[in-house]
Amino acid sequence: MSDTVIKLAEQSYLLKGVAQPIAENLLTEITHITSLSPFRQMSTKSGYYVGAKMTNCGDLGWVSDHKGYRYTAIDPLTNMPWPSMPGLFETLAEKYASLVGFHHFHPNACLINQYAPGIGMGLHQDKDENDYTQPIVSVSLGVSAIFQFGGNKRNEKPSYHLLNHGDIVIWGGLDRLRFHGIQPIKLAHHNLTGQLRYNLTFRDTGTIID
Ligand SMILES: O=C(O)CCC(=O)C(=O)O
Ligand SMILES: [Fe+2]
Repeated sequence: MSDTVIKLAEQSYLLKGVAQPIAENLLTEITHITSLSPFRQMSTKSGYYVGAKMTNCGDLGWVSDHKGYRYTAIDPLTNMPWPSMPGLFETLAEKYASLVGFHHFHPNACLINQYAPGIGMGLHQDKDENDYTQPIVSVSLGVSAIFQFGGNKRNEKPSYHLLNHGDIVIWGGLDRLRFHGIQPIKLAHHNLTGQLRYNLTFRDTGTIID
């Protein structure tokens, strides 16, 4: 495997810069998706706001509100189905999942996060899915961020990794429920996204009846 792949744990990988060649096309797709299902601030059960602005594409979208976290087939903001997942997104996620050994990954959900300066995401597990046999594929675009990658328990000390434009992190199998987070984004400028960072998180939710 080439030196662009950094192993973070037994079944966790950081692929440096691999999405860079198609990054402009990915950002164009995000613009199209958000023309249909705009970025919005989601609230939590406890009444706080989720820091990153979010939207989704694919058959299911991750949402948070006063009822908690879940996946829905309908965007609660538009009352329409989420925009379909662009072929470019699906191909990218499947290609790199397969490269690191996850050969049967077919994401049905893509959460799109938008981070402004000062916004991060606290340490958490991705566990709102009904199937943990499939990996998480996470693509970074725009302004850089520091990714915290912890263990399967919250109190395990995380390691820290710089995520730049075009980097992809993939974790699954034994590592599927590892805690992870994003430190607040520093004020910086990227020529394609200005002060913003975007992240695409691809998941296979398993069967969810919404
Ligand atoms: O923005 C990132 O790189 C991570 C996002 C994430 O962990 C999530 O949306 O669950
Ligand atoms: Fe996550």
